[in-house]
Amino acid sequence: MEDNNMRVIFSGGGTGGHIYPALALIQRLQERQLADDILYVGTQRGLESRIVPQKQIAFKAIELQGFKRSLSLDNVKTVELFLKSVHTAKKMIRDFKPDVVVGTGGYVSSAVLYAAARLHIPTIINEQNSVAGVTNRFLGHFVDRISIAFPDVAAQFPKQKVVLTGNPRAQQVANMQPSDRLSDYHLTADQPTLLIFGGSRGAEKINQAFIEAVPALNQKPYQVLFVSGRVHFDKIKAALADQKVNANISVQPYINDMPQILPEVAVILGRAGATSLSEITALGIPSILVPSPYVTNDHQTKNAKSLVNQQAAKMITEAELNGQTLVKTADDMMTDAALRQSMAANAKKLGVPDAADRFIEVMQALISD
Ligand SMILES: CC(=O)N[C@H]1[C@@H](OP(=O)(O)OP(=O)(O)OC[C@H]2O[C@@H](n3ccc(=O)[nH]c3=O)[C@H](O)[C@@H]2O)O[C@H](CO)[C@@H](O)[C@@H]1O
Repeated sequence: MEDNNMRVIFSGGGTGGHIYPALALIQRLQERQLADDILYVGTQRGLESRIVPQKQIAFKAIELQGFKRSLSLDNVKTVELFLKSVHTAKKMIRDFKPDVVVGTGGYVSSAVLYAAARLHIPTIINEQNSVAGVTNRFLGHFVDRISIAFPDVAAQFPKQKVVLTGNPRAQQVANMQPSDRLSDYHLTADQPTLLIFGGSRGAEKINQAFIEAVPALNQKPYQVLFVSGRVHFDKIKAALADQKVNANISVQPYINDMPQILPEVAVILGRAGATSLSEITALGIPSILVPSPYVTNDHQTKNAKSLVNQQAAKMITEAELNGQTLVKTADDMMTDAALRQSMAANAKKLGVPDAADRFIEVMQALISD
């Protein structure tokens, strides 16, 4: 019998949006018994060094410094470090002997995928966003296939390499059933829940607005699960120390089991990172999006508009966000079940619940080419 099992190196990181799509693919490969051996290559500094080993996945770190927007002589040090990490990555690849190498974005994947391409190993990258990231734009020249989630982004890559798969994380969350996990966060299943989080690292402006909103949120007929981001947690705790926080509000640094929590959530208020949006659309969750203005080419605003234009989400700019606007927008949605239902249905129409299988098909086709 033909051996279909793949040896795969994954690389991606910095932030959760680049890590969870890879973890979703690994889980799906394992469920379908298609994985022989898996290695994840990231950096020590990125969130991946904590999240990946927690999932019992082999993890190796390399040193690398982020690319600047354009390479110039000022960046000689960056180029030197890049070449050094390509050298390290090549050694890892020769040792591991992967059938295919997959990149999910973030600067660490630039060295690993570039090294794999130079060694003539099949390569695929996943671009989660509606505007291509710096790393993926660079890698687009070298890799074999480019998997995308937003059709618009195709124009930024060599046309013949592009395949529309969606974001693999969508499939992982689409298959989740409600499981009453809110009790782990001291909340009940009896009231609708508003989840507030600023992407995988937290967002200061959202945290600030939440602090201002606490006195009003205390009085609401709904619950709030607020996630600050790990680095902001102590500051939030200090800011809340002499404020009353009622039992309908739960304050957390990070949610490790987001796929289990999301089916329990009525509305999300958060950033418009691409992986979060793939989760929102996979499950059909109404959302209030506050795009980060600090990302390449304002791509989160473009991400958000793809939902807003379909009446699947509302958008507040970071400049408009404060305690009052947070409460007002949350109330509008949390107290109107019919509105939530129609936004949920519109969001779900945009979801790609088989994205991981679509991606795996691209991997298999490439290997057997
Ligand atoms: C500042 C920055 O560069 N942001 C980018 C980064 O964001 P970021 O990593 O914040 O991206 P996303 O919103 O796309 O993904 C966050 C992921 O972390 C998970 N999560 C979050 C909080 C938590 O407590 N627990 C948890 O598991 C979410 O469920 C989601 O899976 O990558 C995205 C995907 O390329 C980009 O669109 C964003 O613009």
